[in-house]
Amino acid sequence: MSNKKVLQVYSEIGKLKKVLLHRPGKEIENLTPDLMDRLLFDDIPYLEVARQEHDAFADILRNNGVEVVYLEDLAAEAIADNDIKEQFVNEFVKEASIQSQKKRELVKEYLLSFSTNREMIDKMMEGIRKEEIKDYRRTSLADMIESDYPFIVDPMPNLYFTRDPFATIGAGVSLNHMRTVTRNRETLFAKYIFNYHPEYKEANVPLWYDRTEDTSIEGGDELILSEKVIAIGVSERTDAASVEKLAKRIFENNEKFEVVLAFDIPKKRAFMHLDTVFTMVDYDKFTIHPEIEGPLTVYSIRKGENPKDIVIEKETMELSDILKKYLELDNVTLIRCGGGNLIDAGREQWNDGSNTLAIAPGEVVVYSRNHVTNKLLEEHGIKLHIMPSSELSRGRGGPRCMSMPLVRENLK
Ligand SMILES: NC(=O)NCCC[C@H](N)C(=O)O
Repeated sequence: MSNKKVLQVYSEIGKLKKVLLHRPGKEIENLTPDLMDRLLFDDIPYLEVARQEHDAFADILRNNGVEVVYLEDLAAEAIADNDIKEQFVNEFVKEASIQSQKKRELVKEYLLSFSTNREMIDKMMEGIRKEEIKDYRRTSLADMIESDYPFIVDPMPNLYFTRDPFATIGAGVSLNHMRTVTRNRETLFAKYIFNYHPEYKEANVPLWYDRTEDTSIEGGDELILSEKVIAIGVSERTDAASVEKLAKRIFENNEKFEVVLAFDIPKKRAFMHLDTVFTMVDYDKFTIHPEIEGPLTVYSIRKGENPKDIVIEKETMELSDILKKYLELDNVTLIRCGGGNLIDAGREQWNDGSNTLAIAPGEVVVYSRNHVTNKLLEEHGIKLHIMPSSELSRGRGGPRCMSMPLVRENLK
C-alpha cells in the first residue's frame, strides 16, 4: 500500500488543495418540464451560461492554488482497461431502468461505439434520446406500444453537485447510497474511480459506506468539523440508521475521529441536506439558516468500550454550546442567512446563501445573488470569493454542493 495521501480531509476549512468538480454537460439540455420533479430540478438552466458560471468557479479555485480535477476525466481514465470498461458498461446498463434484454444490448452496443472513453462517459451522463438508437421499437411489445416517454436512458442533470454521491472523510470515502434512483446512478462513477483509477487503486481507499447499503446517506449531509468531530444531517436524504453504520465503521478503523454529531433537521426539499442550512466558514464561525434553529436536535455518537459498540446521547444544550463543547472553543458565532430577516433568509437560503465552500479558514466561495448574507459574512471578517449564480442555482445547490474536496491541508 502506498503512503501517498491521495485523500485527506480532516476539516471543512483547512486550505483546499485538490477538489473534484463536474462541468455541466448536455444532460442539462435533456431536462424537460415533465422530468424536473423526478430529476430534482426546479427550473431548466441555460447550459451555455451555466458553463460560464462553472468555469468562473473553477478559475476562482485554481487562482487560489487548488488543483481542480473533473469527474468525467477521472471516470474515463478509470476504465482504460477493456475488461474494466466492459464491466462498467454492463453495470451502467443494468442500473439504467431499461426493461427489455434486447434493448439493453442495443444500448451497450451504442455506448461501446464511441471512439473514446471520455465521449462514452459524456453520453452516459447526458442520457440517450429515443431517436439515437434506431430500431429499438422492434425489441419488445412494451416498446412497440409504449408511451411517448422521450428517453431510452435518463439524463443525470445533478452530476454537477459532486458533493453528494460520495464524500471524502479523513483518508477514506463514504460511497453513498442515495435517496433517489436518479442520483444513485451517479455513484457508479465514483465506485470505478476509487477501485480502478491509477491514482486511487494502489491506495486501497477505505470505504466507510457502500452504495449497495439499503439505507441512504448523501454527501451534503456529511461535514467534517474537526479532526475529532464529524457532523451528519438526518435529513430528507439521510437516514438515522446510515449515520450509525457510518460512525461504527469509522470508529472501528482507527481514524482519528472521536465523535459523530447527528443533526436532526426538518425533512423538506428546501433543506434537503445539512449543508443547505449550515456550513463552517472559520474555526469558530458558521453560517446557519434561522428556520432550523428551533426544530434542530443534536445527538452525539461516541465509541463504546468495545470497538464495535457506540454510545448515543441526546444533546440538550443550544447549538452554539454544543459546538463550543465538541470543538473545544471559548466562543462560536452563528452567522444567520439573510441576517435573520425572515424574507431575506427564506429567499437567500432557497438559493444556497448558507451553502459556502471554505477554501481556507475564514475564506469562502459564495454565490453573488445572496448579497444580504454575503455582506454579513464580510462584516464578520470572512473573505469572500464571489461567483456568478444565475443558472447553476436553478439546480438547488451552491458552492459547497458543487465541489468534493479530495485533499485539504490539516489544520495546525
Ligand atoms: N449538497 C447539496 O445540497 N446538493 C444539492 C443537490 C441538488 C440536487 N438538485 C438534488 O436535489 O439532489
